Amino acid sequence: MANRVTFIGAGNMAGAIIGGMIDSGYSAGDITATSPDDAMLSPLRERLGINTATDNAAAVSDADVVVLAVKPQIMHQVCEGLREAIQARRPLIVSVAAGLPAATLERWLGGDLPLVRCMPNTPSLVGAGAAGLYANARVDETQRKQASELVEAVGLVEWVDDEALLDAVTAVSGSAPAYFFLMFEAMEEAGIRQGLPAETARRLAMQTAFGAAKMAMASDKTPAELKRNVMSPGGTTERAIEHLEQAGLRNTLAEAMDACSARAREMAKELDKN
Ligand SMILES: NC(=O)C1=CN([C@@H]2O[C@H](COP(=O)(O)OP(=O)(O)OC[C@H]3O[C@@H](n4cnc5c(N)ncnc54)[C@H](OP(=O)(O)O)[C@@H]3O)[C@@H](O)[C@H]2O)C=CC1
Ligand SMILES: O=C(O)[C@@H]1CCC=N1
Repeated sequence: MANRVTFIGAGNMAGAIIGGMIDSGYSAGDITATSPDDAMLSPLRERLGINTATDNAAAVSDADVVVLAVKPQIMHQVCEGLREAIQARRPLIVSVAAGLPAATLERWLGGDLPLVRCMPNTPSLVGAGAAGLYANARVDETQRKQASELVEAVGLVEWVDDEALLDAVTAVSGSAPAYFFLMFEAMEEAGIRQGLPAETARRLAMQTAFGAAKMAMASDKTPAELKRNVMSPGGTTERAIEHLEQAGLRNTLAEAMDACSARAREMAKELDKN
């Protein structure tokens, strides 16, 4: 595993990955996270025991891997501030920013750098992340393994060899926890409407999603077959599924995922002007 990993940005995504890394046995002393605001850092320092810093450039000076985990809109400014220190150290760069192309990031950091783009998701926090990874041509086998090991510490890793596919990964897994959380909200609300206490409806909906995912992952059957196994002819599930199909759930989901990846491409164009 990589030795020293510095996270630039200590928000939702960095916090999720760091939490997962610690749970999987990664040494807290080898992890540093930065933020301009020490108030963001003190919980990570106190709860997880990692190193923290408010000076980005100083924090990368001994890093083997630098994870860029700030919002895409401020990435240019952050890279400008890091350029000199990164060029002096030449660590492996891992960016988790949605949309931002590897070539743009590499240019902002002064060029000629091994860079992995990663599209993770927040369930990394509980070791159940799902991430797509893409490596630029300067990443060697050892660095590829370093990136894999880092992200595998918090969940599933799938490499893609075409960078454009990361936008599809964003639609399928990066943004997708939110689709399921929306389902939980809606199912809880509907359960309450049918008379269940909120907590009961919430727990049942979540356990069912967990069970369905676990079962589908353990099974040789396709999701379509598993779905059919729940649908007794003339029964309750058939009625519910008919309703969802007629209401266009499948198409709505496809359109939402198209909008998601289109937004990633749009962000890349907007940000590449710098
Ligand atoms: N959230 C998610 O589910 C996913 C996010 N991503 C990507 O992860 C990246 C981060 O997103 P997310 O974690 O949600 O965003 P957050 O806003 O939660 O985290 C970003 C953090 O960066 C801090 N920050 C701002 N300026 C600097 C700076 N100059 N130096 C260091 N840190 C700084 C922010 O501090 P402050 O708040 O004080 O400004 C904030 O804590 C984005 O690029 C996003 O595309 C990818 C996959 C999933
Ligand atoms: O919403 C976003 O832009 C980020 C990227 C994927 C998930 N959250």
